[in-house]
Amino acid sequence: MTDALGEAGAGWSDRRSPDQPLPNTLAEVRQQIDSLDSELIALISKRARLAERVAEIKQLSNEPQTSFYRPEREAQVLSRVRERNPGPLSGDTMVWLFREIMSACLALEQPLSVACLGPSGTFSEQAALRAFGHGAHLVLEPGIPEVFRAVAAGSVDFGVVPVENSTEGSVSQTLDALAFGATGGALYGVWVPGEVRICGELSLKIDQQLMARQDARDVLPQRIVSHAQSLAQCREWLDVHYPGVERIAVQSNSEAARLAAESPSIMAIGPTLAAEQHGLDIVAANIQDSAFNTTRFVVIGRDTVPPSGADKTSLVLSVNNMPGALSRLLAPLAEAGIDVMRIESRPARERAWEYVFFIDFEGHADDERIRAALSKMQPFCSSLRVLGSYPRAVMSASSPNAAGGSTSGRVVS
Ligand SMILES: O=C(O)C(=O)C[C@]1(C(=O)O)C=C[C@@H](O)C=C1
Repeated sequence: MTDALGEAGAGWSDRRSPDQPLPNTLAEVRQQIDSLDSELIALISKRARLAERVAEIKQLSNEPQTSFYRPEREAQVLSRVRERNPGPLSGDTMVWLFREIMSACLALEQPLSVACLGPSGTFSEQAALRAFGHGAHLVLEPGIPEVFRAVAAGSVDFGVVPVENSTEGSVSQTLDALAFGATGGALYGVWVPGEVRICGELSLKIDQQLMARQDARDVLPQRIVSHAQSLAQCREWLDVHYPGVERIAVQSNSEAARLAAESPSIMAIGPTLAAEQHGLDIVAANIQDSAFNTTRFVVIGRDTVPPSGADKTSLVLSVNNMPGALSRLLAPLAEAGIDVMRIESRPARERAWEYVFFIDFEGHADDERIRAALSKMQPFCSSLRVLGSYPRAVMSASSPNAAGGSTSGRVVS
């Protein structure tokens, strides 16, 4: 044990050089796997003890530290894992394994609670598990405004909300919550008490499955139910394969699966996980109109995140009502060579035909060149708020799924 703790890693290349012949018999291979597993167990335990030590040091430190979760450090660890991965496992798989190891280590330091759109079986739940791993405790909320409320009120540590989809565009409830709800106020009938910040992002490849009860095969479908976004992402496919069948938008994909489980005349659209959870068959797999259908989620919290070295900053602003204001506003970013990744507008709500703009660009708000650009932008804005600076996504959209595989459901046709 002491040997493995002290030496594993150090003597690795001597003991198992790539030239060393691989064992020939199954028994020999399994013996080597057993011995490696013992080393891995010892190493992971050693890492977990170090994470416990990190917690002790953080507790003793005088720095204001409200959370043990450090997104900037996690991004650095995961980027390094991807860079150093020699194969044959893919970079995505290796990153996912380390995501879970870090999640378990963090749970030893401080178990996190994370809110997302429920009930269980939504893409948001998958995104939350991918962002935080299975060490986090998920709190499943009935809607996006409720996720913001839970974070702002401090009843959970973080939230994960969808912000845009590659087929259907922005998720307006999230943008409105970031722009208006975050400063305190009523949002879609839900009181959001204070400010939240963006502290992370991730993308999830969205594969939509058409699902129904096993006995639905002999029944003519009367309704297809799903979340409005999912119905929209499958619009063309449904027009071709189920023209004339009524489509009904419901609160979530898991609610849709629950309804389909109640009646053979109802089909639902949603993730494989929802089919598995409700005992439904997958009637047609991956029916989304775009093969690249991807949703970007943001992690919301209450604290700012220090620079990780590969960051992104999100702003929300309204432009002074003067000719050419928007292009003059963007000029300081272009002049400083700052890559603008996204500009999105939403109606300002207070007055007709006035807008707020969401701007994402590379870099951290603590960087000197970003500070300088922001102060040059300020005079063209009637309001400007940094929603957050946070590490750019390390995991790719189609990396292994944290909650259920995308193809593990029972496909019947
Ligand atoms: O480095 C830290 O601050 C840690 O708490 C350790 C660790 C890790 O397991 O690597 C765990 C949780 C944090 O979110 C980041 C990293």
